[in-house]
Amino acid sequence: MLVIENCRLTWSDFVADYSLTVKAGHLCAVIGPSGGGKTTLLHMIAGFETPESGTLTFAGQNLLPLAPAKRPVAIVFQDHNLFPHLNVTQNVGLGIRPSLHLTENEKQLIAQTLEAVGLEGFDIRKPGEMSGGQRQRVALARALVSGRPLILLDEPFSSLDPTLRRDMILLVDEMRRKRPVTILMTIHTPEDAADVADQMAFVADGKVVASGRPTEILNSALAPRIAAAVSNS
Ligand SMILES: Nc1ncnc2c1ncn2[C@@H]1O[C@H](COP(=O)(O)OP(=O)(O)OP(=O)(O)O)[C@@H](O)[C@H]1O
Repeated sequence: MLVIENCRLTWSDFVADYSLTVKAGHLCAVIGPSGGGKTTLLHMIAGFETPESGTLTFAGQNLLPLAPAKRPVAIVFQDHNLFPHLNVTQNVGLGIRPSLHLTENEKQLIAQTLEAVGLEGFDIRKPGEMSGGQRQRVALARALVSGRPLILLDEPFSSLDPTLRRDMILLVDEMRRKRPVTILMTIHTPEDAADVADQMAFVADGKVVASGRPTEILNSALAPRIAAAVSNS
């Protein structure tokens, strides 16, 4: 279980104070207005931002003293952070070993994961030779092979057209049913993930304003604020 309690971050014009609980194995969709603090929340969990106060634990472990690389967390960004000079196998391999000295077992795991995300046969392609959706599959494969149990997806599919975006979210849903991962995924349109997410968190003004089952959140008094956030994004 991921437990965030009163984690506070202050910048000159922005004060965040996050509290959120996500059960192990659950997929939590994070939605809210632009500038409301969704990315900052994910960055704090990943260790790129350090709260001034509060507690942050995953599976009972205090994450706050841990550097990003030591946290049980894999993060996928919108711009997917692939290295253009490395091929697909190497880009995915970075999720296991930054040195890329991969064992036979690790190479096999990479091949299996590429197959699982629909990229069989793409192993020696470079990112520049692939479509946006295929590149996002590579980034997702890298997060999955890392074996880290908490995966953060920061609008990873927002540059894709709605059909492809939906396909990718369904792929995430399929993947998480095969391995025990907890996922937080920022989204801009609730329809993308309302049916696959176990939980939806509405983040605005640096706070988790509400969190619950997607249908509860979407049918709550927050509905107009969610609609406004979607139309302005
Ligand atoms: N390193 C930083 N220093 C100062 N302010 C920051 C920093 N990072 C983010 N902010 C501010 O924090 C607020 C929240 O930003 P954040 O990127 O988390 O919002 P968001 O909900 O992810 O927005 P969007 O949907 O547009 O990506 C914004 O006002 C932003 O300008």
